[in-house]
Formats: sequence, C-alpha cells, structure tokens
Amino acid sequence: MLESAVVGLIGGQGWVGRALGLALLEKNLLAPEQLVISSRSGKRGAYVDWPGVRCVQDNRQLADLADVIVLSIRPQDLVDIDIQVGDKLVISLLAMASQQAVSHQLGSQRVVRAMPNAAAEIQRGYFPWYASPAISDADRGIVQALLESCGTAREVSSEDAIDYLTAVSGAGPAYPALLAQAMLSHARQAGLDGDVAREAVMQTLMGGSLLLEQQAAEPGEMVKRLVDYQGTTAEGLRTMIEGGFERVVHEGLQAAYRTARGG
Ligand SMILES: NC(=O)C1=CN([C@@H]2O[C@H](COP(=O)(O)OP(=O)(O)OC[C@H]3O[C@@H](n4cnc5c(N)ncnc54)[C@H](O)[C@@H]3O)[C@@H](O)[C@H]2O)C=CC1
Ligand SMILES: O=C(O)[C@@H]1CCC=N1
Repeated sequence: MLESAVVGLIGGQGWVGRALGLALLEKNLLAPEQLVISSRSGKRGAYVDWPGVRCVQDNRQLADLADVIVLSIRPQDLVDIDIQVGDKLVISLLAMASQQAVSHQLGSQRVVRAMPNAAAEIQRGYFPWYASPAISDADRGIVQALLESCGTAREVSSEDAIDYLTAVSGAGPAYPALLAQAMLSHARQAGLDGDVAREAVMQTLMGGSLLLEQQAAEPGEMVKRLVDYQGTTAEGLRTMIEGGFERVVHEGLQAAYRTARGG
C-alpha cells in the first residue's frame, strides 16, 4: 500500500492508464479510495468493479484531490491539459514529450518521465524512468512502487535514455509480433494448415523467449550454441544474418529513436 497518497490518473481509461490503475488496485497497492481517474467521458468504464474509485471528467478536480498525478494521455493531447498542479509529483508516461514540456504545461518541477510498454496490460511491462533534479528519495520510492505494479521498473540516469528506450522497450512488444507475422506468412505459403501454423509460431516464440530468459545470460550465446550445432537451425540463422537481419533491426530502432526525440 502506498501509505495514504491519493493518485490521480489522467487518461486512466486508456490502454496504459487502465493497465496501471487496475494493477495498483488488484495488487492492493492502493485502496480504491486512493485512486482518482479522469477520462473524457467521466464514466466508470474499466473500474466498474471498483466502486470506491473516483471517476471524474474534470482534470482540475482530479488535481485538487490527488497527491501524485500520472499523465497517461497521447502526446498530442498534452497541450489541452489546462491545469496547474503546484509542486505535486507528476509522472508522465508520454513518448515524445520532454520533461520540460510536461513541467511547463502542468506547472510542477517535480516531474518524472517513465516509459511504459504494451505488456503492462498483463503486468509484464518494462518501465524505465528518469527523475528531474527536484525529485526526492521519498518520491523515488513512490514512483518505483507505482510502476513496478505492472512489471519491472528501473530508474535511468538521463532523459535521453528514456527517448532511446522508447524505441527499444516502449515499442518493443511490437517486434515479436512482426517476427511472428513473417514466420506465419511463410508457414501459410508453405501450405501448412492455418491453425497449426499459428499454434506452431506462437508456441515457438513463447517457448524460445522463456528459454532465452532462463538459459542464456547473453542472447548471442544462444545464437552461437545453435550455429555451432551445425544443423538446420544453423542454416536458417546464417541466411537471416547474412541477409542483413541485424542491420534492418538497427535501422528500425534508429528510426523509432529519432521519432521519440522529435524527428
Ligand atoms: N500503448 C503503448 O504501448 C505505449 C504507450 N506509451 C505512451 O503512453 C501514453 C498513453 O498511451 P495509450 O494508453 O496507448 O493511449 P490511449 O489512447 O489508449 O489512452 C489515452 C486516454 O487518454 C484519454 N484522454 C485524452 N485527453 C484527455 C484529457 N484531457 N483528460 C482525460 N483523459 C484524456 C483518452 O480518451 C484515452 O482514453 C501515450 O503518451 C504513449 O506515448 C508509451 C509506450 C507504449
Ligand atoms: O508508438 C508509440 O508512439 C508509443 C510509444 C512507444 C510505444 N508506443
């Protein structure tokens, strides 16, 4: 339980906001009365089973009620957030919005930038975060406890690391989906039954990821082990590597990083 702090979640009905709000409640880190949600509709939505949660439409009301404000709106909606929150702790989950921009918009110097990812929805997210100089050790404890409700949270030492990690971990859950799509289209073109193809790809990516997590300190070790085995896997890997797999991944990450920094 985060003692008695009241957390106000702006955008708490959205993808990430909802994941965070529900994780905090389900893990009993916040009592329902300690959570205030704002959304454009003001409706109870995802919090229908939590009658103690206050759902409001007006962000000024949320800012008055909350000790800690979490911003979980789309970056382009930041300019419409017309509230001044004094020196309250603000945790921004926005990509492409600097700490300075958030500070300017909400009027607080106590701003943390954190980067969620889509796996927050199943409480397996990775949340790096960066604290402005005005953040105290007590604030740091609150931020870490809030964010790790959805997975792993890690403080980083520069704001640029957040922009960089936006490309790696923020966008990251999409990359296995792209790999799965490519494997699946090949399996279907090869004439495999659709259901078997899907099951084979999904179970293999899941099993492979768990194996990687459990057995290999470095992903490269697992690749080397399989290349050294000199079987069919080695041939598949060699062809992908020689075809520029790493270069394409690096180019994709660089493009996402460039976008995260504002183009
Ligand atoms: N979805 C993801 O996987 C990731 C999202 N992010 C960041 O997280 C933030 C939230 O993203 P999502 O949850 O995906 O967006 P979303 O579009 O699902 O949710 C945003 C919510 O904010 C609400 N909203 C907009 N303006 C509002 C206002 N003035 N007052 C109250 N509510 C308002 C919207 O109605 C919506 O429910 C974004 O800034 C994004 O850059 C970062 C990394 C990954
Ligand atoms: O695509 C986006 O802009 C957000 C930030 C990283 C992942 N999702």
